[in-house]
Amino acid sequence: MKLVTFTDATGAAPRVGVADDGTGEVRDVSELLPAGAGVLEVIEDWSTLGPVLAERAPSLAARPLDSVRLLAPIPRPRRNVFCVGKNYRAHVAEFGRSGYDRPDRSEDLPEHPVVFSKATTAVTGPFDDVLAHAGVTSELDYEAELAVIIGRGGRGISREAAFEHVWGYTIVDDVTARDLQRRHSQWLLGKSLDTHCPMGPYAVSADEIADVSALQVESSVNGEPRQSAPVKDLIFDIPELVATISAGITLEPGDVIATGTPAGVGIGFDPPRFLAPGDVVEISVTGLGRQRSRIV
Ligand SMILES: NC(=O)N[C@@H](O)C(=O)O
Repeated sequence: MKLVTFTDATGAAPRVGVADDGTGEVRDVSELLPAGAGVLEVIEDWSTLGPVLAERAPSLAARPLDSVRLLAPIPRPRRNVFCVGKNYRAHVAEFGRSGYDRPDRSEDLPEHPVVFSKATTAVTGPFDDVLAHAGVTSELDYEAELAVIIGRGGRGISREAAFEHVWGYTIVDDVTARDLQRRHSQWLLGKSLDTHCPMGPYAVSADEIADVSALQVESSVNGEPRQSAPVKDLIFDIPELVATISAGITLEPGDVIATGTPAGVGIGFDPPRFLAPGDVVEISVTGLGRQRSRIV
């Protein structure tokens, strides 16, 4: 099932929808949910609400997806956004060559997952504008990523049990201010400027994805292809990431784990190709839809 959080032109309170990629339609299912429930509450109570939505949503009125404004499926600031750096071999190499991470230009693979987080205030919708933040950064970059959405929370989750805790998947653009990332050592500031976490369009339940490792993560800038890699190229796979993060941190339903970005980001070019106002970044992951952000 593809869940969305949307609002309409009136700017009314966000609604929960079930989207159909094929027909390009969305059904407002809020009336089937407890009052005030959002996608997060649906995920929290999926064993009850999932079957209700599956049975009753198809009989509700449909409207075109492009007639509504899609917000991030789990709008801010509800849950953690964990991220993983340097998790595709070719990206580790381009990152190392650029010298952004370490002045010695090391291309060594990480021995353990490089986990950081984005401030939840950075989360924005999948078609919202991304702010260039002129005066704060002059080195804006894009990072297409598959993101995992946690369903059942927990601490000390084993690799073997990891997928039992995964509710589903979405897309995250881990937008990065490279100069801040470099200058401040810790990545939080460089990764967390307002609007620098476009998420969605859909929260897709895991039962829709036959083999997550086969999904292809892709990005383009102004129509020019930049990134393309299968999820099976991850250095640390999803079970490893869930086990590592949850070893001492309680994961909660709705927490998002962005799994890392493939090669082809702006700093991978020589000279780097940073984003500028007017640029349009498109990101897709097989089966999870496509997001489109304009830099302003
Ligand atoms: N998310 C992710 O892959 N991050 C990095 O490795 C990076 O900042 O380039």
